[in-house]
Amino acid sequence: MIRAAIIGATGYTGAELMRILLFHPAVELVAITSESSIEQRACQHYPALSGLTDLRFEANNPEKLAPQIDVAFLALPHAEAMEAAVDYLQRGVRVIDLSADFRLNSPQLYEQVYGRKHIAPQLLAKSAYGLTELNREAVTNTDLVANPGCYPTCVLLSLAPLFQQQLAADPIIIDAKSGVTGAGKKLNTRTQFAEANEGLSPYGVGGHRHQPEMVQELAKLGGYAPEVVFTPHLLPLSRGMQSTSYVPLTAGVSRQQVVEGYQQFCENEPFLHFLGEDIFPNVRDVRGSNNCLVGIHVDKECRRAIVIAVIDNLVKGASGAAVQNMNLMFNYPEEEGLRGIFQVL
Ligand SMILES: NC(=O)C1=CN([C@@H]2O[C@H](COP(=O)(O)OP(=O)(O)OC[C@H]3O[C@@H](n4cnc5c(N)ncnc54)[C@H](OP(=O)(O)O)[C@@H]3O)[C@@H](O)[C@H]2O)C=CC1
Ligand SMILES: CC(=O)N[C@@H](CCC(=O)OP(=O)(O)O)C(=O)O
Repeated sequence: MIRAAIIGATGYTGAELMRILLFHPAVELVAITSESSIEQRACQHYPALSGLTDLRFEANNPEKLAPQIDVAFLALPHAEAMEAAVDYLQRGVRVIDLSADFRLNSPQLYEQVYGRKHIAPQLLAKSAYGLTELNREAVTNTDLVANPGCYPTCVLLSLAPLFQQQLAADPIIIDAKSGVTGAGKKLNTRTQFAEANEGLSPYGVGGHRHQPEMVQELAKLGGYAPEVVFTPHLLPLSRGMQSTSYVPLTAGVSRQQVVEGYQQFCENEPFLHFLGEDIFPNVRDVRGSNNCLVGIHVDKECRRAIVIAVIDNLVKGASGAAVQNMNLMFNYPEEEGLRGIFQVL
C-alpha cells in the first residue's frame, strides 16, 4: 500500500484528491492537513465524503508526518508549496506538487512570472514535469513531480501531435475557458455567484502566467519556442475547461499526416481520446473523469488546424493527473483508481 498525505486538503484540488484516493485500491490516506480547520472532520467540510473517512484535518508537521507516509500531495497555493516540498523531500518522502513552484525550469523566469524568489532553485532541474503522457520515464524515476497547470495540460496534450512531428508553425492563438473551481476556494470577487453566473469574462489578457509554461513545454516537443497568444476566460460552471487553438501548419503538410498524427498519439493512451476530424467535445463529456477529448478541423488548403480539447480542470487538470503520476512513481498501473466516467449527459 502507498501511504499518502494531502497537504492543504480543505481546498478544491485537495477535496478532489480525497475523492480519488479514498477509492484507490492501493492507497492508504494517512493524513489531511489544514491551517484553518485543525481537528475538524473531512466530512464537516465536504459532506459528500460522509461514511468514507473519519480523518480529521491536522497541522502540516513534516517531522511528525514524514515517518508515516510515502508520498505527500501538495495542494497549496504557489509560493507556499516550495517550502513544504523541501521539508518532505529532505525527510525521504516523495512529493507531488500541484502548484506552479517547480514547473518552470529557470529560477529567473519563476521570479518574473510569480513575483517571488525561488527558495530551492537547485530542485527546478531535478523535478519532473508531470504531464504523464509526455514524460513517463522522468515521472517514474523522480522524487519530485511538478504537476502541470490545468490550461497547459489541456493545450499541451492537444497540440503535442503537431509539435512532436514538426507540423506546427507559429504564431499560435489559444482561446481557453475554465469553470470557477480553477480559481480555488479562497474568496475572490470574480468567482462570486453574481459576478460569474450568466457571464463569460476574459482575464489575464496578454499576460497570463500559464503562457510561459506552455511555451517552455512546446519548445521541448517541437524544438523551437513558438510565439503563443493565450487568452483565458471564466465560464459560469463549477468545473470543466476547453481550449481552442488556431495553429498554422508548416508548408507541405497533408490532411492525412495531421489526422494520422492524432490517431497514433492517442491510440494507446488510456485517458486521451481523439474524436476525429470535425467532431468536437463538450466540457460536459469529461466532468469528473481523467479524460482529455480532442477534435480537429483542418482547412481546405491545409494551412491551418483548429484544435479543440476539453478536460475537467480538477481531475486531468490537477488531482487526477497527480494520482496518475503517483501510480507511475510507485509502479502501479497508470489507470489505477482513475478508471471510468462519471456521467454521459
Ligand atoms: N483549482 C484548479 O483547477 C487547479 C489548481 N492548481 C493548483 O493547485 C494548488 C491548490 O489549488 P486549489 O485547491 O484550487 O486551491 P484552494 O485555494 O482551493 O486551496 C488551497 C489550500 O491551501 C491551504 N493553504 C495553506 N496555506 C495557505 C495560504 N497561505 N493561503 C491560502 N491557502 C493556504 C488552504 O487550506 P487551509 O487554509 O485550511 O490551510 C487551502 O484550502 C494551487 O497551487 C493551484 O494553483 C493546479 C491545477 C488546477
Ligand atoms: C479560473 C482560474 O482562475 N484558473 C486559474 C488556473 C488554475 C490552474 O490550473 O493552475 P495553477 O496550478 O497554475 O494555478 C488561473 O487562471 O490562474
